[in-house]
Amino acid sequence: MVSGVKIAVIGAGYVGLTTAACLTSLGHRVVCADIDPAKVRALSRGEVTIREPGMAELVGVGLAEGRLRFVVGAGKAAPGAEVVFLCVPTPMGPDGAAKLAALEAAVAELRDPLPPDSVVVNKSTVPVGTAARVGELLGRPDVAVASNPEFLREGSAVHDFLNPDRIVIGSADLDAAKRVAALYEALNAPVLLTDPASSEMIKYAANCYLATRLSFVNSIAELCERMGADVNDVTRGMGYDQRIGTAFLRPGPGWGGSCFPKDAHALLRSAAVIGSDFPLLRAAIDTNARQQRLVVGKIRQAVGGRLAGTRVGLLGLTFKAGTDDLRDSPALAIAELLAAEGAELVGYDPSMPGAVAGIRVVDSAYAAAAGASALVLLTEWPEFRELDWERIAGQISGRYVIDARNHLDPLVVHHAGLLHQCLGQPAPQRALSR
Ligand SMILES: NC(=O)C1=CN([C@@H]2O[C@H](COP(=O)(O)OP(=O)(O)OC[C@H]3O[C@@H](n4cnc5c(N)ncnc54)[C@H](O)[C@@H]3O)[C@@H](O)[C@H]2O)C=CC1
Ligand SMILES: O=C(O)[C@H]1O[C@H](OP(=O)(O)OP(=O)(O)OC[C@H]2O[C@@H](n3ccc(=O)[nH]c3=O)[C@H](O)[C@@H]2O)[C@H](O)[C@@H](O)[C@@H]1O
Repeated sequence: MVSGVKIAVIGAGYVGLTTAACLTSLGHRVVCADIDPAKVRALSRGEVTIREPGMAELVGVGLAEGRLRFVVGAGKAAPGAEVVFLCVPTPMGPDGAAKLAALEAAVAELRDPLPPDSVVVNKSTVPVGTAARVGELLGRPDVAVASNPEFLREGSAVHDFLNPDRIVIGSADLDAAKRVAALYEALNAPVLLTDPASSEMIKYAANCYLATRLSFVNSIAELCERMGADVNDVTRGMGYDQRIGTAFLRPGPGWGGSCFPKDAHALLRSAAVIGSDFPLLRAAIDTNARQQRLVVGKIRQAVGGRLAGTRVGLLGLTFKAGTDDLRDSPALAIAELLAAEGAELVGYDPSMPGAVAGIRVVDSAYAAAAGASALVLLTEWPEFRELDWERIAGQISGRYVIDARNHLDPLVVHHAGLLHQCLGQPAPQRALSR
């Protein structure tokens, strides 16, 4: 294993901090830079700023061993670096395209202090052609550029980084690509060496395929519901087919998070820029918005047709369970639609977010249920399955529990005298008694 390579990581968010901490654990020496001085101060004290299992331990060990340091500004991390990973945000711009301002700012800072023969690696998700653009912006023929997209999921970032399904590296400079591949030598994963454009496209293709698959499943769920089929059995039956597989077949309130929506829009925009189109992807995006409206429709129906002045309890606010990330959360999009119709929103999330606009955030599921005309489960936190539904039945003012993740045991909810309405199943029978 190559040990002790000097690495700079630019950006200390989900991807940057994970990259820095995990590469340190693989024996490399990492300087991680961020523009946010408060974040750098906290991380330097070992205070991890995101909720990721295993992260605090890795950062603690890295700091203690002197293998991991945090600095303010990309320029401070560059001196001495053999490989530099760019892990800065590439958010969605007004036209849907990925905004590259942070990437360009980081590259400008790196241009002068980068040592000769170093490699700059794009780990951020960036449109096809960005590696070439980074090369131009750097204007350093002695520095190679590579693309090495990241496939980790939030909530299991450390595990995913250290146990990847594959490692993709694209570079016009094969030697540079091999140097990047060597950093991961200790990991047991197939390595795909390719050109930069293919590497960049692999990332978008993977995320957009998964998003499209979810829109497909959500549409199947809607048909199941209207045709008297049960989507849980239908997806199970699909999943046994090894060509389909079981993962990513759970219907839900629409896909969200900091990446699927922005990446889907960015690929669509990239297609438009070259005068092409991607109608399937466009339909996946539209289906996702429609899914959120469908969930709102169920809630409206559950409270008798009128949301104005009605209290709705929300269970789960993050874009999925196991993360504290609220970015592009379907739960918040649904909350916004409910608020637009005048509903009063009371929400609880186990990650205990601070204030969330338009929602009175409370500190327990029971407090969210108290006095609510309907209770809506929007994020599949395991603890929601353990709730005392008899207690909720005693506090809620309506009778409906809308389970937008098919997460709860319907029998337990029905047994408490409540009506469990999930996705892709016929409407619930009225419970006999409370
Ligand atoms: N969050 C995720 O699960 C995944 C994200 N990605 C991609 O990775 C990239 C980064 O995403 P996240 O880590 O989620 O973002 P993030 O927002 O969590 O972190 C980005 C960090 O970069 C810092 N930053 C911004 N401009 C900077 C600059 N010029 N110099 C130094 N630091 C700077 C910010 O202060 C922030 O701490 C994006 O392109 C995203 O699409 C890829 C795979 C997974
Ligand atoms: O590029 C990225 O940022 C990352 O995006 C996703 O990871 P993440 O955003 O952490 O979340 P996922 O676990 O993929 O879930 C995305 C959305 O799909 C939803 N989902 C997922 C699976 C499922 O069966 N049903 C479903 O509705 C989730 O609730 C969530 O809203 C990808 O899974 C990662 O491989 C990728 O690296």
